[in-house]
Amino acid sequence: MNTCGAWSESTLSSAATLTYTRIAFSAPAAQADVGRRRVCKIWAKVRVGILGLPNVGKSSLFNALAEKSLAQVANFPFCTIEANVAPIAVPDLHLQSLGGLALSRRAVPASIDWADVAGLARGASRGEGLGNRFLAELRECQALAHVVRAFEDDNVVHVDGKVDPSEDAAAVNLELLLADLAHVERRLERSTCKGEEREALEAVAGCLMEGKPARVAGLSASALFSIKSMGLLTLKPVLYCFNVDEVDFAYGREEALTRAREVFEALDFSDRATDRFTLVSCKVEAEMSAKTRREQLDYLQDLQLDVAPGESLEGLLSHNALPKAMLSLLGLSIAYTGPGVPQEKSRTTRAHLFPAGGLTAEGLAGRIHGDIYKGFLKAEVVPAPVLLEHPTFASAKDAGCVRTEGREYTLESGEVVLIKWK
Ligand SMILES: Nc1ncnc2c1ncn2[C@@H]1O[C@H](COP(=O)(O)OP(=O)(O)OP(=O)(O)O)[C@@H](O)[C@H]1O
Ligand SMILES: [Mg+2]
Repeated sequence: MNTCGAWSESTLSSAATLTYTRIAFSAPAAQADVGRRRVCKIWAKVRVGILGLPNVGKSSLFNALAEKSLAQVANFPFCTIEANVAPIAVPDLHLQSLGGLALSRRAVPASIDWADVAGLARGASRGEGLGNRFLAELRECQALAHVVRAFEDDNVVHVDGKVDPSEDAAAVNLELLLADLAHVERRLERSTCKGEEREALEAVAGCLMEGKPARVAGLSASALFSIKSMGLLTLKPVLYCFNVDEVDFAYGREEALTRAREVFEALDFSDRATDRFTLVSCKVEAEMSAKTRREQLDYLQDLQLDVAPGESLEGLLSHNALPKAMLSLLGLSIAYTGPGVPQEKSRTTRAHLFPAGGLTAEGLAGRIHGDIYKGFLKAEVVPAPVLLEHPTFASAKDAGCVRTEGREYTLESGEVVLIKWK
């Protein structure tokens, strides 16, 4: 019997392909399809697109997420033309402690890819600005972070010469809606579009023509799957990031949040039920980036940030707050592998992202390696906070805190999993 909870990065990606192939070809047709869907769904890398009007702070936000200057920031519209993409770690309460308990050499956090694209001008669907060709970048994303300018600064150019968060956000939403409508109509004209796909697209077209995003059409899981490859933009949940100045981000926070909520709740071409909003201040984050750690803490202190109970100054910064907000928006959870695996077999503790209620023990095995998926015997499962009350995985097991589960066990958020296989 082997035990496995972690694998190296290169093995991991090839393992996913391996599992995909095996499921697709070894099972009967109907089962193969279900298996393929499941593996695609759980394996797909999570990607978020940052969009908004030109010159509103998209690249500044991208740099704040990366905590370094990866994208060019400048005070003129259409500074960004080619997309910037970077993986950003999801902040994790337990990972470092679990790595310490397992004596791992590496503790690898879960990550989300963020893509900063060119600004979307009003009338982009008619070819204004850079047009909307670059929207293809966003079609591959699972969610959107929509940056809305909510700061006043006469020195920073606004494409319309005035700051109006409500109008700005609605203008971008309208462009997304028009881009989807054109995409759907083109597809419906084709004779190859039939059955469930046609029905789903007709429902979406009806929705779009009423000025509503496709995500309110209430499509079933299989209808959504039939149009998945189109990457419709208005199907993606949106996190509105109101980019405010230092005052609104810090001691004027309560009022700024109230204003943001009002805009969010009255927003055109949006869906309040699936979407969320938050405050960011790219100005604060840009100030921080030029400082030493000590100076950063002093600066945050000077801002007299109005933090709610349970919040911390640092927790409000984009690299902490936004990945967490995305997890909640997309309904993603984290599970861990590594602890319990003999050190000579694995030296990595790893966090894995998965859709809440959407990953089985065998699914996790498949992510690690095809052989582990095939030879799966059982999974030993323990919640991370419970495991961390013990000095080792073995002692947690001796204390009766580790459960044994089978292939079909559905993982819960924060669980540490040790897979036994032959
Ligand atoms: N909260 C803020 N307060 C004041 N200035 C800001 C704020 N956020 C961003 N800026 C400034 O706005 C300008 C545009 O920023 P940035 O280049 O990040 O925008 P962008 O949306 O990526 O633009 P583009 O669409 O041209 O790529 C920069 O000068 C930046 O310093
Ligand atoms: Mg930019």
